[in-house]
Amino acid sequence: MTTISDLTAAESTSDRRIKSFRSIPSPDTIRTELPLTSRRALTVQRDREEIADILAGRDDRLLVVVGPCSVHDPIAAIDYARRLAPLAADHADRLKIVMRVYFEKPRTTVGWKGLINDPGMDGSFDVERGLRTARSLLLDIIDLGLPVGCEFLEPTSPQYIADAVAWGAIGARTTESQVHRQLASGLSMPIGFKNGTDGNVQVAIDGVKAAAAQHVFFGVDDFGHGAVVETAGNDECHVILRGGTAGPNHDADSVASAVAALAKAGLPERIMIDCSHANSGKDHIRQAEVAEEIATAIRATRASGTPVTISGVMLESFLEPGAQSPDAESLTYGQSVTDKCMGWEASAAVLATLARA
Ligand SMILES: O=C[C@H](O)[C@H](O)COP(=O)(O)O
Ligand SMILES: C=C(OP(=O)(O)O)C(=O)O
Repeated sequence: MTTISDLTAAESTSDRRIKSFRSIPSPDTIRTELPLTSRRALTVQRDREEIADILAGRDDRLLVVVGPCSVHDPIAAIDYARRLAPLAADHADRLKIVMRVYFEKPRTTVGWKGLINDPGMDGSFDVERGLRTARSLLLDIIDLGLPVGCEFLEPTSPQYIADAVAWGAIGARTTESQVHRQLASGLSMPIGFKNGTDGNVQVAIDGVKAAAAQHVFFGVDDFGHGAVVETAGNDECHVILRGGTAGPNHDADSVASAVAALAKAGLPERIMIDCSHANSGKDHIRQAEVAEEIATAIRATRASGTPVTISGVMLESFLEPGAQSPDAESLTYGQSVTDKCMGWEASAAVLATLARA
């Protein structure tokens, strides 16, 4: 048993399990170094408004969030964006295409936590480099004419990048977290809440309701100082069906029951469907089939004259199909290091199918 004399004054009872603190530049410093500029800000704001219009039913295009499960190589991400941008322009009258640019990965237990946390993928955890790389990649992608979508995981990281983001997600593992709901209540863009990993959709609906309210919580200001944050509430949030441990939830019955639960909660009766994760059994080939099934469902709903409740689709897609281990000795260019993704050709075909729907 520890006695008082075992504790030195410096150790005391605090930080017994903290190995170090490393300072990083404030959000204001990084944003000043890599400015959004008013031209890009106008583009981001216009994209956010278009996305909010789709989610509210004021614009009948389909929102498509498509891109790699995670970004580990900014060169491959820009290569992907260069291919996606002309397709986004071609389909712009039917689809609003947003590139998935995910820098923060929530893990079931442990694993690589994304480019911001460990940009070298070698355990050096150079977060400062990660933040700069992430921000500069977002600016480059915006310059190609593509809106970007990110998952927000760390409660203070959005201050470094969120001004460049047109759509955001709260993931299945954090949808029930008060911290993430508070965060969403202060974010400036529409936010999708995933259903829980067990398939529970109500927690996502609760997330949407909680995020619409005003909150007061602990945070950090733009200069990196501890602060009490007061938010206005975000009424542009929605639910994302991603399946769960019991199986997929993109079928007509699951969609109808989610929409009924939204109506009961007094929320807009519109959802996004994630074709990946538990809706595809994490199988990238199945993902394309799920997208095809959704396209068929949308076509049938339109033909019947009833309102379309599927407003958005999410696809995990990269240059090469499948996935590889982040620990591989030599990494295959353009292939995911997290979940399996559809390759480029399959992705382009799925976008064409969705546009036809
Ligand atoms: O989308 C990515 C993964 O599904 C998520 O980060 C969980 O990954 P893991 O179960 O491999 O940790
Ligand atoms: C982690 C993700 O999904 P989910 O939260 O649904 O597991 C993701 O979309 O990258």
